[in-house]
Amino acid sequence: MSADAEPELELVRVRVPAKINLALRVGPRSEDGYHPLVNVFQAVSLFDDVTAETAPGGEVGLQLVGEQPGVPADEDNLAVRAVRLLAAEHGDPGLGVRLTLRKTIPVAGGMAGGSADAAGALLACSVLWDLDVQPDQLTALAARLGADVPFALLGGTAIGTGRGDVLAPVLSRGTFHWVLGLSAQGLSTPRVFARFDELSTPAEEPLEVPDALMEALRTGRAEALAGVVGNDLQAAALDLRPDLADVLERGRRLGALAALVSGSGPTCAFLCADESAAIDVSTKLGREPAVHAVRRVHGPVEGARLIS
Ligand SMILES: C[C@](O)(CO)[C@H](O)COP(=O)(O)OP(=O)(O)OC[C@H]1O[C@@H](n2ccc(N)nc2=O)[C@H](O)[C@@H]1O
Ligand SMILES: Nc1ncnc2c1ncn2[C@@H]1O[C@H](COP(=O)(O)OP(=O)(O)OP(=O)(O)O)[C@@H](O)[C@H]1O
Repeated sequence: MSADAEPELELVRVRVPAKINLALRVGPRSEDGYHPLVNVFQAVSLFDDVTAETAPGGEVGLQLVGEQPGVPADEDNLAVRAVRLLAAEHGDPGLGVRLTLRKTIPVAGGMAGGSADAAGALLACSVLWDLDVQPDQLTALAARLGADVPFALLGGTAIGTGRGDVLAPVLSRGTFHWVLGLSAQGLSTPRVFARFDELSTPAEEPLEVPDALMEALRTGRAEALAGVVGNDLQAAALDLRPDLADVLERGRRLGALAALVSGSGPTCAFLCADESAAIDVSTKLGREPAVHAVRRVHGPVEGARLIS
């Protein structure tokens, strides 16, 4: 190694946000089993950390920090699948890594926690292994791992079309304050989409994002945004989990401007007028027996980023 060569990295840490869906319009199921979506994502300040450390030839190890019921600690973990895909497409089979996941995003909560870990693993290993891979190539790999994975890389506010993975950033001013009502039990995303199919006769008209939603994001007015958020999967999630209807209603009564299920649920997201309203709602909602835990977050925040 020459005197001025960069030393090889031995550890890379990446932080990745959860998402809320501000608008989720769902079309009829396609032949491939997926549904065409118009999906307005906002990244919020609830994060998983993914650490990647060098490991000897070809070995991919995974450690989960803290108890994480329901999260596979083997090859099924989306973060492990992500690094295998990255090595196969842009590296070589000899590349090894030891991954550590520190999760705070609820598991099977409708906030794209597994997708966040996959996005974090892609970014971390591309840096650790010093791969010549462009951001659009990482995004293409992300889309192969899951519909929500590309947005976890991008962050901010964005519209997803196709399966929800074809992204266009959206102009959004200011900061929105949210309270999240978490459930003790997760909901399976395929199950919620299947219930959506059973319950609905999806409209034939093209899926669109209301102009009023774009305008509310441009102006940063929470009151305006509250009138136009919506989730086509909400009825299916409530059908599977009727108790969530009470949680949404409690949040509205406590002063939230809007209450909706995030993505496929069961996490309930409450939009508040400002930070102090969010503190008030979260304190009171936390006392509700039906709510397992509350988190206070803001958005938009940036997507997957290196923190060391
Ligand atoms: C509900 C959302 O979280 C909203 O952001 C996403 O659409 C789901 O994203 P995701 O969990 O990353 O989805 P994937 O892992 O790609 O797919 C999981 C399952 O969700 C269903 N799925 C997902 C995306 C989509 N456009 N149509 C679907 O029907 C399919 O049953 C699929 O087998
Ligand atoms: N790294 C991971 N973290 C969490 N779950 C994982 C992970 N890898 C695989 N899984 C599996 O994926 C399932 C869904 O987990 P996840 O937390 O991503 O759900 P979600 O947030 O509802 O997803 P989305 O909002 O993208 O539909 C889990 O129940 C678990 O079996």
